[in-house]
Amino acid sequence: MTIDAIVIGSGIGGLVTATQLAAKGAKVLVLERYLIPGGSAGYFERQGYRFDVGASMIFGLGQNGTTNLLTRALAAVNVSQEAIADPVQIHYHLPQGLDLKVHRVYKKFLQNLIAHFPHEEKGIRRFYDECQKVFKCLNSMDLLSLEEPRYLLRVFFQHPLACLGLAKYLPQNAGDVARRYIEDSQLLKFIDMECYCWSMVPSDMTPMINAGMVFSDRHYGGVNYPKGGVGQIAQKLVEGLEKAGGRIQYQARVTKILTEQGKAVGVQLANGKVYQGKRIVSNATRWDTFEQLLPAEEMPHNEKKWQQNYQKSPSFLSLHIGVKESVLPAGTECHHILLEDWEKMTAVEGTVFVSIPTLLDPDLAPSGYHIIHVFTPHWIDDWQKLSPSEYEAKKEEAAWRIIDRLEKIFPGLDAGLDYLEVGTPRSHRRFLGRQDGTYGPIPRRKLWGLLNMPFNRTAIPGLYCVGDSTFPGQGLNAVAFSGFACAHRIAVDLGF
Ligand SMILES: NC(=O)c1ccc[n+]([C@@H]2O[C@H](COP(=O)([O-])OP(=O)(O)OC[C@H]3O[C@@H](n4cnc5c(N)ncnc54)[C@H](O)[C@@H]3O)[C@@H](O)[C@H]2O)c1
Ligand SMILES: CC(C)=CCC/C(C)=C/C=C/C(C)=C/C=C/C(C)=C/C=C/C=C(C)/C=C/C=C(C)/C=C/C=C(\C)CCC=C(C)C
Repeated sequence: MTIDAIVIGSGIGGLVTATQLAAKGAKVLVLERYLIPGGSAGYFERQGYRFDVGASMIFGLGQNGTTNLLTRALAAVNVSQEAIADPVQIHYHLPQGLDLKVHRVYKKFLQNLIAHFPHEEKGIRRFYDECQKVFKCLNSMDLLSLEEPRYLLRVFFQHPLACLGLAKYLPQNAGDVARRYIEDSQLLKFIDMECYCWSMVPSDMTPMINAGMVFSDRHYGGVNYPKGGVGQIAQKLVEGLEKAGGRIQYQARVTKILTEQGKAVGVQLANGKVYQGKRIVSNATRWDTFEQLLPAEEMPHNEKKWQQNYQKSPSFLSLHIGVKESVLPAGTECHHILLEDWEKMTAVEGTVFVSIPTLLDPDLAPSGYHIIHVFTPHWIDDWQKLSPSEYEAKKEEAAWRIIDRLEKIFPGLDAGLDYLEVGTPRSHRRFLGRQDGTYGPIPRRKLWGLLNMPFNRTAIPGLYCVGDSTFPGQGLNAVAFSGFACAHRIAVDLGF
């Protein structure tokens, strides 16, 4: 059988590409190095708990509009996923008593924020309303490959104003828009945090298109938790892929992308096995793709340039905790962000992210217990060159520092602990196959919004990239977009 497309990696980016192509009748093979699909959106089970490995705040599972890309990707291969609506996106616990909930209902969120900054009411409304404008443009059109001129022409004729709106926002960053309307320095810091907690950079480096998506979709499609855990999304996509005639192989680590006369024609696995395909798609990060799977010394010029603009974000220290339900005060929300000092927002162990999925889906833990998933930025360099005992001791110390801080929100956490497993940047590197365990690319300095983010084609004919090192960057819904776009471009290239 001739394979039309080989997809390296079954992260959500890779799986959306694969399912979209299979749904169009292409012969697709997905090669995944790990035991299960999902990558950062995977899961693992211990002592009756089902933990999400990374992604936990899920956009794109809504029912309406065109930006619900996870729902759409599942539907395209005749599968679906029950989603549980989260009434509050984040409960922020920030310096200077800035305690605030981002309610799913837009009006309630604005009321909460304006109550803290009444003097900035007008600026707050103008900034977030402008984010809604970006979203309305996106949410009115089919989202496909911006590298396909006929699609661009079609959407432009169908939605000229929306396209011009998006073209205007593509080079902008959220912080510049916020500063047009808002002066209060604490409020601007809050907006930095609103961006940092998903883009890993402050607002002046966060693309406005992405901010428009996140700050609006949370009030439109909403944040929804997949029943059965985040890992279900990938499991369902694989089910749909196989129903549509596609194949996936696990424990199939690609070590080389094979080229002939400069064109990508196949891949080689760690066990020596070779597969040939008409098109090769890499869902590995750009660093892994162009430094490991292809010879680093032959890196195309535009990839070197990309690396001058973008660097690897830090990885995370993650705590997967099981606790007695008595630890959680009544009315506790699912997602929390904790920071005690604005100066430390982007520092190692500065911001602490918390997700308690069992508040929405109790079946993920034994009865009477909850899961608390905690993560905070850490660099791999701090975890290298340690003996096994030094590594264990360092993990333990770091975990208890974080648990101590969390006692402020969840008094009795320490006493109520039932299970604790600590992941480090090394665990992220090992289990997700991401160089240095990075969460994804971040700008090295202020760039022009999304203008420098590459689409799916690469300088190597026949090779495409998908996932968070392609336009529009990190986030499950963002990589789902990248998957739709990649599959669209390949389908056109192959004449499907
Ligand atoms: N919403 C949240 O709370 C949250 C939290 C963390 C991460 N995320 C998002 O999840 C996104 C990740 O999606 P993605 O699709 O870009 O990638 P991914 O890293 O999730 O998936 C890549 C997959 O490729 C596999 N792989 C890598 N190298 C391979 C090789 N050589 N051979 C075979 N398989 C290989 C990995 O095992 C993994 O399954 C990130 O962008 C991140 O933003 C979201
Ligand atoms: C023709 C002309 C003239 C023009 C053209 C223009 C156009 C058409 C354009 C277009 C564009 C587009 C389509 C775009 C798109 C975009 C998109 C889709 C985007 C998306 C995005 C998304 C995102 C960003 C998301 C994200 C999310 C995330 C990352 C999340 C995360 C989270 C986390 C980390 C969690 C934390 C927290 C806690 C736990 C608390």
